[in-house]
Amino acid sequence: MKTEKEKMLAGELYDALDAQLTQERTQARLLLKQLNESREDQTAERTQLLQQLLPHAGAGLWIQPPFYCDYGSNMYLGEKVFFNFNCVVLDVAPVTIGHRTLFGPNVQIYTATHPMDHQIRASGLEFAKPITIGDDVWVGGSAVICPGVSIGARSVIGAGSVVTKDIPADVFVAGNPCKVIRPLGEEA
Ligand SMILES: CC(=O)SCCNC(=O)CCNC(=O)[C@H](O)C(C)(C)COP(=O)(O)OP(=O)(O)OC[C@H]1O[C@@H](n2cnc3c(N)ncnc32)[C@H](O)[C@@H]1OP(=O)(O)O
Repeated sequence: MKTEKEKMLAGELYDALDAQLTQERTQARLLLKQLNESREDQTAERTQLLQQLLPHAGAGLWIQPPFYCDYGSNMYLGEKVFFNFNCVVLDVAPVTIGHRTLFGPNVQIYTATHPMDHQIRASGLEFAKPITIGDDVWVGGSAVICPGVSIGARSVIGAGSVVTKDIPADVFVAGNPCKVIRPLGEEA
């Protein structure tokens, strides 16, 4: 029989109040509290906290606190990823982010979702869909990336966008719901 964590990572309905999952979220929140209360000049402490919180992060990660996530262990980050102030990553399902991808302030990445049927929702069971963001993507401030979305390499997501569907590579997209505005080429 699958554990609740195995069901969660497989995208199946699971119980978020499961003891193991609650313990793992608590551990992440304790690390986040230390990170978010650290001073800008405590670089060694911040590096150590991020290594504990995000064991699958590439070199050169830069997170500007405050930062929030559910588990941290479900985030897979390439090299030189940047999160500006106040980003939220609900990494209930895996969140995979490519090299050199940049996030403006207040970006929110949600893999977590709930059943549309109110009776199933009332049971407390929930589920999640993975999110994948390619290399060299720039996500503007306050964008929301919805569950299950993939964003192709080098694309730019306008500030305040709500990304509800997959975005191809090499496009500028914006709006709510987010739509392709134009392809990106050789421009600066
Ligand atoms: C990593 C960090 O920390 S980043 C720091 C925080 N900074 C940001 O988040 C800035 C994000 N920047 C943006 O969102 C900008 O809109 C950009 C850079 C992506 C695009 O800017 P421009 O190239 O000037 O856009 P452009 O003029 O080509 O816009 C084309 C159309 O898209 C619209 N548009 C541009 N951005 C947006 C947006 N965020 N939401 C909705 N529509 C938009 C424009 O109004 C324009 O519409 P129109 O053709 O009807 O007039």
